[in-house]
Amino acid sequence: MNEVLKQIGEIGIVPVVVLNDAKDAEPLAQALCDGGLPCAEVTFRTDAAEESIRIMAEKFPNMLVGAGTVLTTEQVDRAVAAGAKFIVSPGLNPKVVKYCVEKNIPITPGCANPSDVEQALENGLEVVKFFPAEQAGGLAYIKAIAAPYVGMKFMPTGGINPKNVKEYLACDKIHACGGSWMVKGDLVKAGEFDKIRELVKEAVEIVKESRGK
Ligand SMILES: O=C(O)C(=O)C[C@H](O)[C@H](O)COP(=O)(O)O
Repeated sequence: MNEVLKQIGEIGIVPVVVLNDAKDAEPLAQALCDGGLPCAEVTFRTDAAEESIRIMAEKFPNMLVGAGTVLTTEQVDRAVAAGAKFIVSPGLNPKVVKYCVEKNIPITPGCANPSDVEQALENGLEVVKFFPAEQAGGLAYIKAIAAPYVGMKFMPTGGINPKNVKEYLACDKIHACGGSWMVKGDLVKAGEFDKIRELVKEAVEIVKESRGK
């Protein structure tokens, strides 16, 4: 497996970040690293995404900074030029997936049914996002969908929280979980980076408990 994806699996939780102002990128990355999750999926939902990725990648070179909500190959280029080490998308866009595979850029596209998973397999992917996880059927659905695709691992995202994340992480089909609960927009906006760091620490403890470490 690709080294970046391997590291994401070891970290266990990918904070999904929506930043409206790139000035928040540095203190947020600091809080994530200090709390023990040196990783972020910065979503291309806002204009500040590209600059935020650039700042995080420059100031925290050891951090796994990736781009989320990547819907076009042009966004892939912008994200990677800014320093993104991985790409995530809510769905499986064959054009975007092929583009990333050709360029050796780790991509984790969203899959919500067996046909999506088969497209991912055809492109040689070993990890896919499962989105929106809770709303689309949760862990029971992942276990059912994973059964025929023996080597495939899933990164559920959407509706994951400190309560249900344990059960996901304890399942051997789960590579890591994505979630925004520790980096909520209102906390970022209010500059509550200490609170974010504490929520991140709690998340790290949950990963350890779930994996029996
Ligand atoms: O924007 C994207 O590309 C997405 O994939 C959506 C996010 O992953 C989820 O919105 C996070 O879900 P929550 O943890 O429930 O907030």
